[in-house]
Amino acid sequence: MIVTESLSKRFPRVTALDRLSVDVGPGVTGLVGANGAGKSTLIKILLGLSPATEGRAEVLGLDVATEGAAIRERVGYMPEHDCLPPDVSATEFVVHMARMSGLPATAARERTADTLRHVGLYEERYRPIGGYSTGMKQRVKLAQALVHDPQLVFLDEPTNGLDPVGRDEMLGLIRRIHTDFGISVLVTSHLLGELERTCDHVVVVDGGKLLRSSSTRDFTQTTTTLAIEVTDTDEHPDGTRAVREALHARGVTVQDGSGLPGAGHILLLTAQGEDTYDLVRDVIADLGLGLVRMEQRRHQIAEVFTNDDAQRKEAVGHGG
Ligand SMILES: Nc1ncnc2c1ncn2[C@@H]1O[C@H](COP(=O)(O)OP(=O)(O)OP(=O)(O)O)[C@@H](O)[C@H]1O
Repeated sequence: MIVTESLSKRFPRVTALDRLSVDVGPGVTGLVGANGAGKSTLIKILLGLSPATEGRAEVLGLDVATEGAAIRERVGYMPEHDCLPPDVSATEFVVHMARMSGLPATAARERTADTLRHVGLYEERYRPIGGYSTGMKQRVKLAQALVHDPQLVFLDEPTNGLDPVGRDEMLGLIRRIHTDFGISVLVTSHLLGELERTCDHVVVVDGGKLLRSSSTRDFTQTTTTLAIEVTDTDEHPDGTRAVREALHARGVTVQDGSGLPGAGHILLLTAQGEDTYDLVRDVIADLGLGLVRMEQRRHQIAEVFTNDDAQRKEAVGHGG
C-alpha cells in the first residue's frame, strides 16, 4: 500500500523526516510517535502535497513526486486540525467534498447519506457544523475522508480532543472502516495503547526516524521476563517473600510486582533459558509452596519507547 525509501524532509531549522524506509501493507496500520515526530509531515508527502527533500515514496503503486493527483483520487484524508466551515450542515459539506472528488450529484448525495449514517451522524446531518461537539466534528472529518470510497485513508490524530468514551467509539469506527468496507487505514496517534487495540500493524517514529515497524502481535509478544505467583502456607505465611529470598540466595535477582496494579504477590525475574524455569520450580517445591502461575510477561507497545530511551542513555553512558 505504502512504500518509502530513505525519505527525508528538512525544514530550515528541523529535520522532520530522516531517511525513513518503511513498507505498509493492507489492513489497519498505526503510525505512532510523540508530538513533532514527523507523522503529519509523512502524510502530506504521501498525499503529494509536500515534496520530500530526498528519497522516494509510492502509495498504491503511484509515485508521490509525480502522481499526487491520482493518489488523492484513491486516498481519503482526515486532517488533524479543525478545518470545517461552521455555517453549513454536515450533509452540505460532505456532498461538496464528494463533488470535489468527482462524484456526480446524485451519487454524491447517496454516498453522503450512507457515510454519515456509518459514522453515526445521520440524525444531526442537517444542523450547522458550528453547533457540533468535538466528537461530531471529528466524525464529519472522517465522513469526508470516506465519501468517495477510497482504497486507503489517512487519519491524522482522529481521537484528538475526545473523551474516553468518544475515543473508544472513534477507534471502533476506524476498525470497521476496514472490516466492513475493505478500506485500508493509516492512523496516527501519540497514544500507544489505543493503537495496540485497533491496528494490525504498528510503525513507530521518533525524531523523524523509524524506530520499529512490525505486526501488533509481535509488539506484544512474550518477553524474557517471568512472572511467578505462589500460595502461602502455615510454615511460610508470606510465600512470595520466601521465594524471593530463596532465589536471591541462589544469585537470582527478583523484583516484586508491587508497582503493578493488583500484582503485589507477583515476582518478576529475567529468564536465562530453561535453567531458570527448573530453578524456580525446585525452589518452590523445596519450600512446599503451591505454584499459582509461572508465565512470560507480554510486551506493551509503550515499552518500545522506554527500551529505546534506556538504550540511548546506556549508549551515552558508555560514550562518556
Ligand atoms: N512547514 C513547516 N515548517 C517548518 N517546520 C515544520 C513544518 N511542518 C512541520 N515542521 C516541524 O517538523 C517536525 C515534525 O512535525 P509534524 O507535524 O510532522 O509532527 P507530528 O508527528 O505530526 O506531530 P503533531 O502531532 O504535533 O503534529 C516538527 O518539529 C515541526 O515543528
